[in-house]
Amino acid sequence: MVISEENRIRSSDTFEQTGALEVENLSAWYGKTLAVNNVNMRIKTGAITAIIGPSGCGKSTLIRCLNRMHENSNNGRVTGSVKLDGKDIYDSSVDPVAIRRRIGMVFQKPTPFPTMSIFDNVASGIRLTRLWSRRGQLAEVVEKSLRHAALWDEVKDKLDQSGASLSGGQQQRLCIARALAVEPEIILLDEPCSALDPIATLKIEDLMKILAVDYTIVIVTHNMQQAARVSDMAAFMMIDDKCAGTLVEYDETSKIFTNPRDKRTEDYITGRFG
Ligand SMILES: Nc1ncnc2c1ncn2[C@@H]1O[C@H](COP(=O)(O)OP(=O)(O)OP(=O)(O)O)[C@@H](O)[C@H]1O
Repeated sequence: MVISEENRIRSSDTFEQTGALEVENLSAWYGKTLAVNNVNMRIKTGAITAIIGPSGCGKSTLIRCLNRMHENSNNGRVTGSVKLDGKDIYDSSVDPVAIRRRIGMVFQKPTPFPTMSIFDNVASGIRLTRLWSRRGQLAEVVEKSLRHAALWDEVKDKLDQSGASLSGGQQQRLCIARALAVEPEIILLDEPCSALDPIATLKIEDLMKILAVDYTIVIVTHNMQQAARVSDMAAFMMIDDKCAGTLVEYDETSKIFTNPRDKRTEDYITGRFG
């Protein structure tokens, strides 16, 4: 683990810590547009779960519902529940900021804070919590997070340089280090490799497998080979006649790719549509 249990940053809620997510009857809208339609799935602790499907089928919206990011979208609305270790993250007593600390997110385009140094990019989330005051302790967490994101060796001699000075792949690993620094239990990755070249992509995929030892990971990807290479579980979504956001099939990745139950999954996997 990156940080010792004593230093673990906790919300005021008394969640058990296992990192399983139970998605029940989840629907999400942008104004009147239904983007996720009554999804039910159980995201397993310690697994890498891939969400796949054609463009516009609701993958990003679904993943953004898993840590209450969707409600920040323009006219974003959610019904149903997402239970983290048995407690609904949409319960009115739950602080969304605390949830986003426990369920971190990395976006499609690397988003380092451009005016901040590499060090400060990683330290930013920890500073916000105000739980870290001693610089030595902070430096230790920054180093551990960068090591865990497989970036330390490449940046250890230039921690005071801007995060924007790094390559795209390094910036994405910096964003992963920033997410890890506040010690989440679950990491959501929304097409983290779509802006990266194949070598940087493979590095992120290797990193995901390492991180899966300690974290539950959910990844949205357009790349079927990537889903097949990295994930344990796969969820196939599509747009049906009425609306986007239908979860067609959710199963072990090997099953989805070799013996899907639903003809629509098979058609998509074999490239017959989408
Ligand atoms: N900010 C928004 N305002 C209104 N509608 C939106 C917004 N973002 C997405 N949508 C709509 O919601 C639906 C689902 O979009 P979403 O981005 O979740 O799909 P996706 O599967 O992630 O697509 P892609 O693979 O192209 O990124 C689409 O119909 C899309 O047009």
